[in-house]
Amino acid sequence: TGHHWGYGKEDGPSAWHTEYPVAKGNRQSPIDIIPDEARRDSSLGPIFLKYDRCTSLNIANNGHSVVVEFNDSDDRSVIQGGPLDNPYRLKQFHFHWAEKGCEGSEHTVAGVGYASELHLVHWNAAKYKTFEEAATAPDGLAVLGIFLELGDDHRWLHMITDALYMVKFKGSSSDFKGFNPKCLLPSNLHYWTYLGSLTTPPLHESVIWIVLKEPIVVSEKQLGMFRLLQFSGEEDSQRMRMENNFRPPQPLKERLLRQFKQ
Ligand SMILES: NS(=O)(=O)c1ccc(C(=O)N2CCN(Cc3ccccc3)C2)cc1
Ligand SMILES: [Zn+2]
Repeated sequence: TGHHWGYGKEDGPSAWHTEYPVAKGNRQSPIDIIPDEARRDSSLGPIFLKYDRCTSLNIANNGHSVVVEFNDSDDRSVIQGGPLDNPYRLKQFHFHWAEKGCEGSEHTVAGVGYASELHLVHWNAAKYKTFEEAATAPDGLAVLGIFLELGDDHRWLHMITDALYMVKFKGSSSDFKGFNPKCLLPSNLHYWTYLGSLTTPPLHESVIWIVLKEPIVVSEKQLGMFRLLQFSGEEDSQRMRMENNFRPPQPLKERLLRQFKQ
């Protein structure tokens, strides 16, 4: 029942346009970021992440990624500044990754991918009544993208990887209170920004993308834990390891890529 898109040969990114024609639209994401082509813009200031009073609720496997959801009933945790006209509320964060030894980020930088990419999804509650409504509006969402590169263990990522066993199968979820994603931010918030879309169906062209230049460092062991997850449900006959859940870069078309700080 419902739409059955995925990341496989038959139902993957190259097939999404049949059910979601906007896949061939003019502001699709991700893109290949070419730093030399990113324009500085004096009207672009720093971004501010006000996550101190954030309330994480649960961690879940939605069959496409692992998602941590937040209480978004008020402006307790928001992103503001930068290209945004008002605060956007934190709704959830999730990751994209590949199979061992491959690049699993969605955005690439001068043609080079990172091991993984973290997306912190925020919505424009000042203008729209619900996340679903905002997700279909051109200025409805703001997604903060953070690259993950391989190196030493990340000192706080274990709080997430230790919980993955509870959400191994599609449709599973578990309480996940007291997690503040501030611990997943790099030391500086210099960024690229452009107008784009959701990188998964329904691919709505509703996202103001803010991609941080500085990656965070995680270990191969930690990233490998994500591959214990399954795309498939507990009852499904064939096991499908959750990996390669990334969309490749899409045409920039007539868009302007801007940056804050060299
Ligand atoms: N990879 S990404 O950061 O671009 C991203 C992907 C998915 C989502 C997300 O939460 N949803 C996409 C829309 N869907 C719900 C929905 C809303 C309106 C209409 C139909 C369905 C949930 C957010 C960000
Ligand atoms: Zn994403």
